[in-house]
Amino acid sequence: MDIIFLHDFKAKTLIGIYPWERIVPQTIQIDLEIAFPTSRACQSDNIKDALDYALVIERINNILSNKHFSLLEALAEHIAQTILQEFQSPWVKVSVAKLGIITGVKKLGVRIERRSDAS
Ligand SMILES: Nc1nc2c(c(=O)[nH]1)N=C([C@H](O)[C@@H](O)CO)CN2
Repeated sequence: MDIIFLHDFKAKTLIGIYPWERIVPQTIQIDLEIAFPTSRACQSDNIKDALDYALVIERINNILSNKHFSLLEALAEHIAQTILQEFQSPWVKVSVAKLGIITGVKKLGVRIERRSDAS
């Protein structure tokens, strides 16, 4: 099993449980590990055989622009399920963090791992 990873992806979105968090976009940091079952791309050198990480980033940006979650947990779950279903990955690890949201804490967040039902 090969892994596509994406670390320290920062983007703005509306997220949070407080009323102000429904109005003011916040920067979140996303880290992903996405399993990819075939290593065909390693031999073929063809993007058609790879999981195109540019498409993953485009899809996540689309989610962040169009959805508003209260909890980091719910955003992480939505990203995980999107990747499992739309990119045919059997396993994904998703971390989502807020930066400097609580005094004295540089970064806090959630990390989840999910498997597809098919795997
Ligand atoms: N487990 C969680 N706890 C909290 C969350 C969250 O998403 N998951 N969110 C908040 C607020 O929105 C926070 O960002 C501001 O203090 C609080 N706790």
